Amino acid sequence: MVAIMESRHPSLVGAGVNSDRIHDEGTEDSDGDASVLHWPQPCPDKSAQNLDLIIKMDPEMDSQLKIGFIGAGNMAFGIAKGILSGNVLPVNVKVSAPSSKNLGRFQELGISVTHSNVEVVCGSDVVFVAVKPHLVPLVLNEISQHVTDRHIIVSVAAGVTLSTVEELLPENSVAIRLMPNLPCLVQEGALLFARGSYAKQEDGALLRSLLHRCGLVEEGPEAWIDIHTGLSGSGVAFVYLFAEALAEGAVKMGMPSALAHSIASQTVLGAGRLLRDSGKHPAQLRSEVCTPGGTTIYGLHTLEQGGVRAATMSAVESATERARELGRKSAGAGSRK
Ligand SMILES: NC(=O)C1=CN([C@@H]2O[C@H](COP(=O)(O)OP(=O)(O)OC[C@H]3O[C@@H](n4cnc5c(N)ncnc54)[C@H](O)[C@@H]3O)[C@@H](O)[C@H]2O)C=CC1
Ligand SMILES: O=C(O)[C@@H]1CCC=N1
Repeated sequence: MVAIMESRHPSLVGAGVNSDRIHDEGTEDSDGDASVLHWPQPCPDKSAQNLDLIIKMDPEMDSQLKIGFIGAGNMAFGIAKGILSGNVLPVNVKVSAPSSKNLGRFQELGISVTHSNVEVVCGSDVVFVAVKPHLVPLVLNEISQHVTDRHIIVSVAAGVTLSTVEELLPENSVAIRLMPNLPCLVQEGALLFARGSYAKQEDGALLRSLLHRCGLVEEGPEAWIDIHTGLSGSGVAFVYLFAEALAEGAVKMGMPSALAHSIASQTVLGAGRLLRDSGKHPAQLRSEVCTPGGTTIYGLHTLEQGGVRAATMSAVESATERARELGRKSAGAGSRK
């Protein structure tokens, strides 16, 4: 992989893509064609980058904002899709990854792509760091000298704390920690962010404005971000497991699989929308489904005997703890003091 990249595009090496970075390709493979990529550009003079305080304070001006993504994985794609359904123009978005495999789908949205993380930073006002948590220190070290007061750096990495991010960026950098989830792809995400020490309220407002088409966007204290990771970042996978099990129950009882899965997904969607739109407590809605002596209470009894409630609570707890553990690991990896 490294050899292919180096021989085809020697200028990428040392300009943002190097052998250290390529060791984790995420969901990408090594066969991508990099010939369509934008080449790394020199970083403009930092003094010339001081132009967008006004933009940061005016959410109506999203269309002028330059947005960058470092990492071209599932989460970056989900956020990018959500952002583009708002006021941001595809020509103002750029994404970087070491190889090309996942970049094609961004290009299909009109987004420009590169192998250079530095190029993304130099051309963006808001930069989403969307690589795996263990790579965040590596990436921040790489881009740090190009981060100016122009930038808002938004990390979406599970567990990685604001103090780790801030420690790896220049003093006074504006950092925000965001935990999104995959349904951003269909503008039904649940996103929680916490502002770093130098991120002002208007920076949060700007992020909110950018992300508002991704779904529900809330701000909270950083201590809630790991919990939100268990509840919602990972929680969507718990719901998928439940949907799968619902369908498999129906298959066991004799329904064709495709129909069972289609009905299971509509059941999850309908239950979710009613829960959200009615504002009712789930226990209230549950009781509205239960006829005394009817089918639902029999099924619920079986679920309770199986410990589904305790297992689900434990799943949120385990995922939260794991996020905290990832945070401790990245703090150790990123420590430069
Ligand atoms: N997938 C999900 O549902 C959610 C993921 N997250 C967080 O989002 C982050 C990304 O996760 P996914 O998108 O699922 O991962 P992914 O594996 O799909 O994508 C990671 C991307 O980073 C790229 N990459 C690897 N090294 C790089 C480097 N040195 N420079 C630039 N790009 C590099 C990979 O090529 C890949 O495109 C993680 O930190 C995760 O904790 C947060 C919430 C939900
Ligand atoms: O599993 C993970 O680590 C990421 C964070 C939340 C969802 N996916």
